[in-house]
Amino acid sequence: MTQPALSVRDLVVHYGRRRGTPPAINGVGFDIAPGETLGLVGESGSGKSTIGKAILGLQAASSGSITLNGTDITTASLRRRRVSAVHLRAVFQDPYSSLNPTLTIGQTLVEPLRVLRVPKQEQWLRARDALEAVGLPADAIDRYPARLSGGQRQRVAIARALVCDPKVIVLDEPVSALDLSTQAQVLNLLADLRDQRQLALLFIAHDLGVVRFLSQRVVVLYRGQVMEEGDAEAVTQDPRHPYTVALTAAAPVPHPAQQARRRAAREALGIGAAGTAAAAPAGCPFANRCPLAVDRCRTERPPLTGTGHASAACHRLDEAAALRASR
Ligand SMILES: Nc1ncnc2c1ncn2[C@@H]1O[C@H](COP(=O)(O)OP(=O)(O)OP(=O)(O)O)[C@@H](O)[C@H]1O
Repeated sequence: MTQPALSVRDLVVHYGRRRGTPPAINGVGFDIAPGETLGLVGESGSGKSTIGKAILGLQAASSGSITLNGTDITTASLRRRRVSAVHLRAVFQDPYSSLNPTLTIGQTLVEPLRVLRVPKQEQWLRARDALEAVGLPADAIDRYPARLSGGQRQRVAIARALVCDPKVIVLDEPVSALDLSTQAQVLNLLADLRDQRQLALLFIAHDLGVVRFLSQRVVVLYRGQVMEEGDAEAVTQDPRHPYTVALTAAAPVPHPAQQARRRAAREALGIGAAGTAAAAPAGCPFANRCPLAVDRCRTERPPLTGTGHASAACHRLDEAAALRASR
């Protein structure tokens, strides 16, 4: 296998050190190859953004390692972080608050290059190239964000990430604030840019349909732990972990009858309360809500086990498979 563009190993992140507070992230690991999208999925509070922030150096890791193109950036000094900033960029959810309203699009795009001390002439050439790469007209360079739609602003945010010629982009819910047709355009753009530039994308989202569209592989997170991981097709179409089964059953769908069924599935499994639950149990964090849980699930953390296509952290995989087959 080629060297991963990004490797995360045994990542643990604590917010605060109060006794008994469970870590927000508890031993998460994954690799992303050049040209690959890894979808990070889980309900609100499962820890998706915290992983993104730890990778970007916006939140300290308590332990574990983060490696970018073979360079350990977990505890890299500020200077090294600056160098890594060339290769590691981010696009966030809200295109309305992520752009400075007092800067033109051109000024927005050259800003990161100015910080990286790229020669001035080259800054503007690269800004124009990035604008073209995201499908915005050349004259957008002199406009202010207020004159752009949400989709256009998100294209600017993507151009701002691209202008540094990164290897890895962390996309934290980049299309959640957009309407459906704009979502599709932005997702297609991201897929094209990934393929053309061999970008490694970490795609954080709660919507499984969106994740499946862009990702080759998926990691399913629950209360800061990986429940299941593997090929996007395998994880989303044929989930093995009871939590993933519940999550896929609970994915929003337009038809009212299906919505009612899925609402019932969400309620039955307590989906939607990941961040509000009491301290994580010693065993599987999903045990208290899992219909298949036995005593062992509450006391012993299950390791990730599986085939080449997908792995799940569950002591009851055989029973989960039997349950699925009986439905
Ligand atoms: N700044 C903070 N201080 C303390 N706890 C935090 C902080 N940010 C997040 N958390 C907690 O960490 C856990 C993971 O939160 P995080 O925002 O990473 O989840 P998420 O999956 O990205 O959720 P969402 O989809 O709602 O953004 C939650 O329990 C949350 O309450």
